[in-house]
Amino acid sequence: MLALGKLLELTLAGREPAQKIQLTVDGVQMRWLSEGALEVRPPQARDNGSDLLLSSGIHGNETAPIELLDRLLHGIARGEIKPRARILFLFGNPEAMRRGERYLELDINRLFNGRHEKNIGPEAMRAAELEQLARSFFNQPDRSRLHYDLHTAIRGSKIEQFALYPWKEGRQHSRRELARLHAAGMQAVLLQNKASITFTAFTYEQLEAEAFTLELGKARPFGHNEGVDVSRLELRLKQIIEGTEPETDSLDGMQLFAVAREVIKHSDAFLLHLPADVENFSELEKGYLLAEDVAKTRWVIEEEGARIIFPNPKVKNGLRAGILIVPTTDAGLA
Ligand SMILES: O=C(O)CCC(=O)N[C@@H](CCC(=O)O)C(=O)O
Ligand SMILES: [Zn+2]
Repeated sequence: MLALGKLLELTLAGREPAQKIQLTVDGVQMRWLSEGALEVRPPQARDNGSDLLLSSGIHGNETAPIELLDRLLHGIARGEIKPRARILFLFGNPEAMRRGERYLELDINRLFNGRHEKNIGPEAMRAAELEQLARSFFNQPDRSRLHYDLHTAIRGSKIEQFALYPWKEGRQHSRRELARLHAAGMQAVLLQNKASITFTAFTYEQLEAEAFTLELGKARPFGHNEGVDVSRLELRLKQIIEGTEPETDSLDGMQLFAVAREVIKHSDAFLLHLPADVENFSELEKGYLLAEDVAKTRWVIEEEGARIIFPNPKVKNGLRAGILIVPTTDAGLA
């Protein structure tokens, strides 16, 4: 296999490849751009005008998505997967991946859309670099732009695989993209309703990509991901890469949710009244006291059908400690 197909090995070893550009047996160019960053270009005659950004390892301990991208890259480097799309592979936080930790000092996925400028340290610099890599990749006009940022969650989930769809004023969420995700195994989508500071919010809001954070199961160490079934997503990604994706428009059985409220932790006095092992998408009764914080702030459930995702009282002050969501319909989709 071509050395550049081993991007994960190079990244975990903290090594630069001797040769930065390599060609596969069938003329696909692989170009190493920076640590954990590799561009794949099909031969011009085969290029179908699609630009696909695949990222994982934004959180260093979320290994199933890292292993999935590693398999796709191996397939391309061996000539078994024959791309018609241009692809940018990114491993988001190499040092956190090496240490098997979510992050070192700051959560990179809270440093996009300019937030890195207000912070210092390795993660702020990496977020700036990731923005630059994505911006240069998506700089070609008249091509389709798609970004999947792959994650696994800290806790178990009543809905195992789901997507989060960013929001931008004046832009409608796409039914076609949701159908594509449904075919890729996503059982639910959370439609955001305000601007955000995540990687996909950046590519969606600033680079006009269709962009999704995909949650694929529970985070486990490298080599322990047999419980995370990414087979449907993996097949779909191969089809998108090879331009052989079957058309689909079915959303049957896919659950849609909207954000009711983000629970923001304001101080060290923040208390979250949920068991430590509560699962994502757990339902919360009206009247339930979810959280308390400084100055007698109380989070009481008022919404019908409310559920919680990503509850985490350990986040830094000022960041989201959970999202309260409610069921919604497909009425607003374009
Ligand atoms: O399990 C958790 O609490 C977090 C899992 C995770 O990393 N989720 C992403 C979602 C990003 C988004 O809102 O699009 C994150 O929190 O960064
Ligand atoms: Zn994550």
